[in-house]
Amino acid sequence: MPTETATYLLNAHWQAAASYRLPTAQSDWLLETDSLTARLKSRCQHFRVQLLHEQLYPLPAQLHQCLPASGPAMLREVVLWCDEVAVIYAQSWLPQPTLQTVAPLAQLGEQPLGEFIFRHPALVRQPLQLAQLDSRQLGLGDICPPAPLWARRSVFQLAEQPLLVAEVFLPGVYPL
Ligand SMILES: C=C(O[C@@H]1C=C(C(=O)O)C=C[C@H]1O)C(=O)O
Repeated sequence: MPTETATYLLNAHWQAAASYRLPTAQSDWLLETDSLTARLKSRCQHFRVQLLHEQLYPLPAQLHQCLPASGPAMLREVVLWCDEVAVIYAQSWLPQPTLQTVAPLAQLGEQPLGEFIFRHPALVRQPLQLAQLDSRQLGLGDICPPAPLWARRSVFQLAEQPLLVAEVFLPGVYPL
């Protein structure tokens, strides 16, 4: 069973980014199409990835439409920190065929996923979806004060192998 945080994101009301009219402060970050890792690194002195969880699960039914893969998938959950401020909670789902075809994805550890995938020559990103979340249901109380949060997700394809990346933008990211 995926973590409480993962389940909450899976069940969020995801909608195409175009259906939202966002304040500039949020849209400037949520609609960033280049690597978030690269952008964060350019905005702080010390960037790090905290690996929370990496485990194989049966692909959740909520993802069968956006990840046309059957069988197990690796759930990867991380927090991205800038100068010791938690700025992003990210949750990625990597189907087993993707891990087998793009082997480095299975050994990332605390290396940023974005540093690898944005270097891949055959990277395709599908359109962004957004969702509004309640931080009290996210289960990250120790790093995120009670606040309404925005999240985004998109499917990447590396050499036609899909993976889903979801990112929750914590309050600490917007001043960067
Ligand atoms: C997709 C990217 O990778 C970032 C790093 C992640 C990780 O290490 O698991 C997950 C999502 C992103 O916030 C990116 O940099 O845009």
